[in-house]
Amino acid sequence: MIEVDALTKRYGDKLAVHDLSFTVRPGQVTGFLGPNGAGKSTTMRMIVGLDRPTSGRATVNGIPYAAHPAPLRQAGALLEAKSVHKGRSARAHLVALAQTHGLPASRADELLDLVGLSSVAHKRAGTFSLGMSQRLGVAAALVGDPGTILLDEPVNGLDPDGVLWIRTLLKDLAAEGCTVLVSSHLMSEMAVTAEHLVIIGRGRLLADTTVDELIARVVVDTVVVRTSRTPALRDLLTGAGATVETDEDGRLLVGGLPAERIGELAATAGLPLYEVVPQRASLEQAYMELTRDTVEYEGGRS
Ligand SMILES: Nc1ncnc2c1ncn2[C@@H]1O[C@H](COP(=O)(O)OP(=O)(O)OP(=O)(O)O)[C@@H](O)[C@H]1O
Repeated sequence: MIEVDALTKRYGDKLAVHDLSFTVRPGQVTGFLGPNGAGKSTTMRMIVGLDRPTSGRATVNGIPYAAHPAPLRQAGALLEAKSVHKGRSARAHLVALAQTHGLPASRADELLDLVGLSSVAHKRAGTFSLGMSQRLGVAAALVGDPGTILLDEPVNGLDPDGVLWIRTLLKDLAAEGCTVLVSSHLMSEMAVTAEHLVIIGRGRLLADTTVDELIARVVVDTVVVRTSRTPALRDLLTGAGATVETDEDGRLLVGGLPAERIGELAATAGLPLYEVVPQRASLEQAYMELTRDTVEYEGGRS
């Protein structure tokens, strides 16, 4: 479990994270979303003690990460895939990490197998592609078999197979009861990976919600209706106070009346309905709407 409580980080004049509070619970993947520069990496660094908060605090399983006697057993993090010692082999890197926690070298081999790097175990990490480095970073995060993992933009640089692999791994870890916090600036990726979402913009909390709740929050009040009696239905619904437009296929786009009311009115008037479909905003639209005023950099949404 990760608890972030009134966390604030200032770099000179720049308020990177402002009074941020949220809890990341075990058993599900929590997506940490926000436009570029929103403060995701800064928050994650503070959670694992790599950056000191200006105020507020972050804890892992109740106490600050660095205060745990064996922190890698509590939480593992992939924050910067290329931060590995370039001259070391993948295996040597993992063995060294394992040894800091009294774990045998065989742990490194297990992890290389898990992340699909066994065949390049003895290659120098400096020669790895970004995708391979991401896999090595995931292995490093899992060294201590921690109950909590944090991954900062783990799909960056991964090919489609790698993206699917990461997604499956995160879901499996969550299903085993792990607390999983994964950052991304892409809602489309989080929509298929995460159940819970913490969304920030300019260092501030914008939403702490489930994927389903976020969609429900931004339901667009339009219903698509198809009938054989288009003019009659249009008049009926307009008379009931709805706004009605017709699309190129002759379907009515009805605003201001719920689908149930449209059905009742049509039934009372004896008008047949072939289609009554409430239009919902996509998760991507919901996210864009939520973060619209907080996008810091031009083109920063990618
Ligand atoms: N060491 C630092 N010194 C000064 N400013 C910093 C430092 N680290 C981050 N910032 C600033 O703090 C803000 C938040 O940055 P951060 O990297 O946490 O955002 P992010 O949400 O992870 O963005 P991205 O998706 O681009 O990685 C940005 O405006 C950034 O420029």
